[in-house]
Amino acid sequence: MVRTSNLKFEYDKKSEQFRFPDISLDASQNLLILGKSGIGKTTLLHLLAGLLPPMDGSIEIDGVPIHTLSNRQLDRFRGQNIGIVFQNNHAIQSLTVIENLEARLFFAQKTISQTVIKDLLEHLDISDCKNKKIRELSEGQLQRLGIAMAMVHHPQIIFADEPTSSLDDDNCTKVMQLLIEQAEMNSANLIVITHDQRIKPLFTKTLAL
Ligand SMILES: Nc1ncnc2c1ncn2[C@@H]1O[C@H](COP(=O)(O)OP(=O)(O)OP(=O)(O)O)[C@@H](O)[C@H]1O
Repeated sequence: MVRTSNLKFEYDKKSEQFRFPDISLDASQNLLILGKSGIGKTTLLHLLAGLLPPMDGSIEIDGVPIHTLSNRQLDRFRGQNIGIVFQNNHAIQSLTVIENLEARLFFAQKTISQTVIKDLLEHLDISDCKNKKIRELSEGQLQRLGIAMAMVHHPQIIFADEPTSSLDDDNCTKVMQLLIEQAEMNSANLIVITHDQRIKPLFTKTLAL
């Protein structure tokens, strides 16, 4: 469940002030946020994920008003409840795939059984890579690992920042199907920001900035 109200933000006094439309998502609902380059999509995602503090307004995730949390509380909340599929790979290069997932769980202070991790890797078609170092992965495998890292701790809400912009039509469909399926399996909200119009038909709820 995600609710925002009267969200405002500015990077500094000299830069423009962003005012974002209110968002209201019930449990398991997905949202596509569209808008031209520079309009503030990533900024909004960073506010919703608790990576930036709003200047004004409120953000509630599963009943928790995250705009009121201290940095320490926010770190803990984010680690446990939020998953982000980043545009670039955020895995630790010196670790293997499985070690990266275990590190993610350690930071989330969550214990997930080896069987569940195995199922996730199989579902994302990267179980053959589980003992490989990050530099040994192909681009496609890295992308699927990015999805696994965002999902492994069973977050309440999953954000994806331009997950398909550099993909051809086939891979665009595959990646979006994986994201939507995984969000459904976790009963999580999925919020995708993009300027890729190809994925619009996959969402019933959209927000144009
Ligand atoms: N750290 C920052 N400090 C100051 N200004 C910033 C910062 N990050 C982004 N901006 C500015 O805020 C505006 C919105 O940026 P943002 O990245 O949110 O847009 P976007 O819609 O996601 O763009 P794109 O589709 O190109 O990724 C831009 O004008 C950008 O230059």
